[in-house]
Amino acid sequence: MTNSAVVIDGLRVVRGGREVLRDVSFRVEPGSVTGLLGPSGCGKTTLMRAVVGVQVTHGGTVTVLGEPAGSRRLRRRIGYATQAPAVYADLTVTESLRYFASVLGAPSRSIAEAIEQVGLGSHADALVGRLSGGQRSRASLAVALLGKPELLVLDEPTVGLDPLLREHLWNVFHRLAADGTTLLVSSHVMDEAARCTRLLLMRDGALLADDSPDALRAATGEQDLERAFLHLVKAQR
Ligand SMILES: Nc1ncnc2c1ncn2[C@@H]1O[C@H](COP(=O)(O)OP(=O)(O)OP(=O)(O)O)[C@@H](O)[C@H]1O
Repeated sequence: MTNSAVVIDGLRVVRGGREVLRDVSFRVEPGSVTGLLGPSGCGKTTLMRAVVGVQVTHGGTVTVLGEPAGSRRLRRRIGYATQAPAVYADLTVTESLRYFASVLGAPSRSIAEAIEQVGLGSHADALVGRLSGGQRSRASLAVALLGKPELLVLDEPTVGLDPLLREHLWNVFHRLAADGTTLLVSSHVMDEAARCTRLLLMRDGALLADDSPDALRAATGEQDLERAFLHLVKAQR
């Protein structure tokens, strides 16, 4: 069975002379919202970069939508939002999205839709350079949503946002998943873990757990997922 959206087997990555991903293996099922959680520096961004195909790897395999990660054929099938906003300061939100839509070959109707999805409808004609940090990262998230990619890889998309906006974005993520999109979303905020269908808990470059929130609660006897994570860390020691 290889119809998983992402299959990672024995992945190893060395950065700056240090092994930052150590024998990582997991699958991501289509139409799921998989949360990648763990402390700062544990390797979440590196793992996402490997899925998107922009990370040099040193062992193992990464297969995405049935193709080797980084394959040209995957370019339009994956949306990737990094932590650093990727939109131009001297364009408006709509102009930025129009530019990326033409690069990606995404239909122009997807521009307004992506702007609404990230809650920037009232700022569609504002210059990106005059947006707040959170608004700018939402504009960047809108770029990743253009053209309805089959897989969305989102690196801390809700960081710095207020609770209402976070709620809105998580609802958008679940609506996309219900329509068949696969989402891999990183966060280091444990209260977001409960919103995922599946959790990959990472520590020091390795996977500590790969389970649903309920299964993690049952396995650790902890209702609170932050405590469940701590339980797993202590059990590992
Ligand atoms: N460009 C780089 N060169 C060398 N080492 C790097 C580079 N980028 C990251 N690292 C190292 O790789 C490890 C994993 O970093 P990564 O950015 O994947 O962590 P993260 O879990 O995404 O952290 P955060 O939550 O703070 O974004 C860290 O030890 C980091 O110092």
